[in-house]
Amino acid sequence: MPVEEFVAGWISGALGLVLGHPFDTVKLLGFFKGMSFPIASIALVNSVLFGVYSNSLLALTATSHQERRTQPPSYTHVFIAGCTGGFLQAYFLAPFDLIKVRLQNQTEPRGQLGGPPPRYRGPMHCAASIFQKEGPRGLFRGAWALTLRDTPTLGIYFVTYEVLCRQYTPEGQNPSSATVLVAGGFAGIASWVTATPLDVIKSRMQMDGLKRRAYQGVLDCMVSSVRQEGPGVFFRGVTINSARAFPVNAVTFLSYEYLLRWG
Ligand SMILES: C[N+](C)(C)CCCC[C@H](N)C(=O)O
Repeated sequence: MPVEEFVAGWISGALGLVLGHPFDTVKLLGFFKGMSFPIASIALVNSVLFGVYSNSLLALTATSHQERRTQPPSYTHVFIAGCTGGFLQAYFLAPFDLIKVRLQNQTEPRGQLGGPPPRYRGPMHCAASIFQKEGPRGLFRGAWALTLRDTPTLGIYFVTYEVLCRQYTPEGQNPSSATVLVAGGFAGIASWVTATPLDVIKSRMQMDGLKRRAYQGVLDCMVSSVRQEGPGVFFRGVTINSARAFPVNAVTFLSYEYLLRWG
């Protein structure tokens, strides 16, 4: 199995993340809170995404990354491979994403004199205490919503990227850096806009049960969120998600493409 896609995915995901982290945290408080942990985790998750995507395309079309410029795969194949990558990366992402959401939502000032100690002292402590209080399955809270969020939207991600690249690249040539940046940026936006409704639900599922259990499952969470807050709830954060998505994914795709061309 070709492994360079996994390696390129690993590095490019980390680079994209450094750029996106301030956007990711500005929704909440504390700008650079917990930067090292997401870098390590997104590198792993992005490597699974790009590695599985590329190897699925290889299985579907019998072409390697290099051959795909001269024999471009159909968009259906791109979509299926993207969904497969999205589905598998969701399981790697789930515990990391849960810890991120729990830590970012913890806005009490750290270690204030006289104040109550924070529930989680950092990513490791957060993981250990979820494991202790909620069991190993607790680390996968919200994983189902995350899978539903990521499977189709990562199909959309790679299709958008391919459509835009092909639009602006003469046949048989590699896309220019500018094209890769723009196509990657819009792929990120398209994917995040369509993922936002389930992103809202996913985060609620991940925070559920800390005080008391509010939702029975994904559907119940959707229904009661809409009832209480109206359909606008599904677009909460869509602007900040898109603003973050453009630079993160422009850099992710640019570094991915270049690492593979040099490799
Ligand atoms: C599918 N969904 C839109 C949720 C994620 C897209 C992942 C792409 C990139 N790692 C990023 O964080 O933007």
